[in-house]
Amino acid sequence: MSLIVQKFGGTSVADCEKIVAAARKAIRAQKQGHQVVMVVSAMGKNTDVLVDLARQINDHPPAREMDMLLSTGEQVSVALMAMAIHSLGAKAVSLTGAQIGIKTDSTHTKARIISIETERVKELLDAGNIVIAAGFQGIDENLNITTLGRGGSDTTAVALAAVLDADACEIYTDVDGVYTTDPRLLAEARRVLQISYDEMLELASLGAGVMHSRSVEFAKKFGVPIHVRSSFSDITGTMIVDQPESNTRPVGGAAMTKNEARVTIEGVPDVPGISHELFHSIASKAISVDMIVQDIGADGRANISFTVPRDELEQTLDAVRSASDILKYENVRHDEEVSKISVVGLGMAEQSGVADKMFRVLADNKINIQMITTSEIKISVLVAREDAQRALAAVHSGFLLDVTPDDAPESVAAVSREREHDAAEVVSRLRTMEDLTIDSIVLDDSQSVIALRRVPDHPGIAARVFEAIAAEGILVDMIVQNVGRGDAANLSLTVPKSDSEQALVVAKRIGDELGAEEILCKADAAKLSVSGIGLRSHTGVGIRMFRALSDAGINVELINTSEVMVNVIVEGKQGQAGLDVLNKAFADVLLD
Ligand SMILES: Nc1ncnc2c1ncn2[C@@H]1O[C@H](COP(=O)(O)OP(=O)(O)O)[C@@H](O)[C@H]1O
Ligand SMILES: N[C@@H](CC(=O)OP(=O)(O)O)C(=O)O
Repeated sequence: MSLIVQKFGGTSVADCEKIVAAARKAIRAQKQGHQVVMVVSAMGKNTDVLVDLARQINDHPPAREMDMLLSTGEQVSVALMAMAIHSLGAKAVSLTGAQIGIKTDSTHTKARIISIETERVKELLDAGNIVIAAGFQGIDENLNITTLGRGGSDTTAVALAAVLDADACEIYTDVDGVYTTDPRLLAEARRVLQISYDEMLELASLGAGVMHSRSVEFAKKFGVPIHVRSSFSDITGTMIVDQPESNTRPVGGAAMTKNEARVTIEGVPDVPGISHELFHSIASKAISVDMIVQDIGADGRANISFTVPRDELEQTLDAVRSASDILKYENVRHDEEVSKISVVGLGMAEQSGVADKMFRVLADNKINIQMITTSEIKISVLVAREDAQRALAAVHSGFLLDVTPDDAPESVAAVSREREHDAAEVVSRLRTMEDLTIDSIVLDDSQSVIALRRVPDHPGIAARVFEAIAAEGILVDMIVQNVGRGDAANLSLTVPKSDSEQALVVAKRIGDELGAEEILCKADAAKLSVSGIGLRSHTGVGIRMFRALSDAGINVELINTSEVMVNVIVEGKQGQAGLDVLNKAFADVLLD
């Protein structure tokens, strides 16, 4: 008999009527011959209400007690859902995370799943029950209740689908699928019928609240197709699978992360170990750093910029200041009125011209770019918050996201999961389910770095530089823009070595026109990339990487990060040594 996991988010169980509607969906699926596991979130905004209650009592509530409190939201919903199903004449049993046996580590409020028992759920299903699981919670080895981080019910659902070897995992929500950007932010957003795990992972981490990013990591790792669909209608929604919507379009989605803060550390000694010290001191406060940019240094000093959630700025600045003896920086600046705009697309990896298109669109709309980071499948820019909405609209239409691609699927494909036939194998893999997995560590020594230093900062700089370089037919790989001293911009890019002389000529010409103070070429550069699943939720990856390189006396000259990859540029002659130390540093988590 086939098994379906159906997850209903807070908006889908916000009141009694909605609970009954969700109950009907589950009963219908059961009548169609499926075994049904429901995963349910707290009603409406109940979790926010609980967070607020805690803050009224204590400014810094102990994390353990916070979990004790927050888990009650889901407990209310599962009980009401079971009652609703009973009242409709079917059989149901509600279970908390602990009752199911969802074991987690003890990182309260952000716990990771270690293992899940399946016996009790299977027995209840076999006895004809709909099993209703409380989302977002588990239990640690000392029987403390834990929660998985905000939005974590999606992760419960996908993890249950993986361990129960479910045929489908349906995420019911208040939108009828995944859109090219948050439809609440942009009316032109278009629903897609299919999106790839990698794109969804980037979008979810960029704040596309429709999916919890950790749940997408799980789904990718275990090959669980996810169907995102509406609680309030019966139409099919969006499948999250391996393949993107279109193989011809470079960009599949856009996102805005509104409340960011930028920190720029000016004049840190350009020597090995500094990035490690910096991010180590921030990570020790459990702050998640997002865009990280370090550009080519001058006079033995470099500038490092990064973004953090706006409400974690103060703590971040404390961490940076407390490490001032080690970091020996000249100055720290910050700006808390910034937002990040990103475009994401699997097709970007194969097509050139995507970055300069984005910069051109922003320049035409007179939007100044403060920072740029790129990855294989994402370009992010930091802009003033007052420009963010316009910037999102501009890139959305600039990349034709409102228009259905010609090669898009015409209907939602029924994707079946690659079945695990060996139950013991699934269970054994569970033990390492949330572990970091590194797919590859790669050395690319075919690139040179071109840097334009201290370009007077105004809209259109990046567009001018990239258009000029693209016009020569030169492919740009990594792009990094950092905030220089006195608000000048520092722009670095990597190009194939064979094109570096030509790129330098172009950069000099444009640099002169733009008033850049200096134009440099580091002809012999090496790019080291670590890629895998779970990089963002494992903040230690960057730190492990920076530490390994610094221990080997290798200086990091450029940094660029994304959800699935961390890239650094080091001196060409140190590339092989860098690769060797990274292979050693990640040996325990590197896939064969
Ligand atoms: N790209 C996107 N596609 C669809 N919805 C999105 C996207 N980005 C953000 N969202 C938002 O996510 C919301 C659904 O997430 P959420 O409110 O957490 O639902 P639930 O309570 O069901 O978990 C939608 O209402 C929508 O505004
Ligand atoms: N109730 C939790 C967990 C969750 O996933 O909720 P939702 O499915 O409504 O995003 C939260 O608000 O974070």
